[in-house]
Amino acid sequence: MRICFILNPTSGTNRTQDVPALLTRYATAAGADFEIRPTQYAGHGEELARQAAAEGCRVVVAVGGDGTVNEVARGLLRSTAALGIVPRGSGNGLARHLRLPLDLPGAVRRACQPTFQRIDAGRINGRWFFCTAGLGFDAHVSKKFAQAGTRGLSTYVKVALREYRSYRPVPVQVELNGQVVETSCYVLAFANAAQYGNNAYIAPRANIQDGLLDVCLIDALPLLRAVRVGVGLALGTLPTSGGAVYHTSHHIRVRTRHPLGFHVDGDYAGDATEFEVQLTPLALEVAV
Ligand SMILES: Nc1ncnc2c1ncn2[C@@H]1O[C@H](COP(=O)(O)OP(=O)(O)OP(=O)(O)O)[C@@H](O)[C@H]1O
Repeated sequence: MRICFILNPTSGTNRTQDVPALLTRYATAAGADFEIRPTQYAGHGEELARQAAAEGCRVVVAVGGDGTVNEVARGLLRSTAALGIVPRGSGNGLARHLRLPLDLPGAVRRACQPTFQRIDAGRINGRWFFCTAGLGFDAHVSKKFAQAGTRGLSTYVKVALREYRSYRPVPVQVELNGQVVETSCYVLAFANAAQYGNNAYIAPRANIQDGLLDVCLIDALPLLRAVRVGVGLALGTLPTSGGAVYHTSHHIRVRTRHPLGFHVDGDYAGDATEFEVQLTPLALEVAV
């Protein structure tokens, strides 16, 4: 079984680690037949993953954060290779959802001696996501975070608190399961996995193999409710907190009058006034 590690050298906060040397050490100890291919630019992971799968690698491992996982996973759709993850981001939502080891030696060992299962994959306006996508405040924060210059959880929290003061919900029309709902959107999240990352559980009941997205709507976020939502995210109790409303569906359309930002697995993906969100059941094989 050949394994290819696709390493994003820019991910992670610990830049002093010699990651290729460590990958080599742990993969050799696990008796793996492997290679390491570093990405050279954003988007390169998808190309490298597609190539590795075409060359017969059985497991293609994303070594990075959720952005790298998204790229590599996209390259593996409709292939015979499974996605492995050696998490090195700040959130690591998919790795956490799949209960993969978060430490480098443990994650490499697991990628080299995996079991296999399939998971669902979502698309928003044609962009694939595997963990979560969404509109509103979380997308707005991803945009500002990308412009912040530094990364990591503390920058994310600082940006979120700063933006909270000025962000206002927008009217949206949401169509799902044959119903049309006119509402406000502070956050509208489409969850394939249960969490955003960092154990922030936006949809704790989400099942990644059930052919459905958990749709979480927060229509407004005044201060007291923000506290309830924050506690609910951390404890996995958001559905019973009174701060959010949930639906499940495999096809959702959203319309707004004014352009609204959206994110794909935590990365800001642009603004739009119409959104089509779809789920493809069991589209991706994962090594867990
Ligand atoms: N060689 C590269 N040079 C510049 N950017 C890259 C390179 N390889 C990948 N990228 C981009 O870097 C972005 C961020 O990577 P990733 O999410 O893996 O790490 P992170 O930002 O440290 O993690 P997190 O998002 O969890 O904080 C990805 O969206 C990816 O497109």
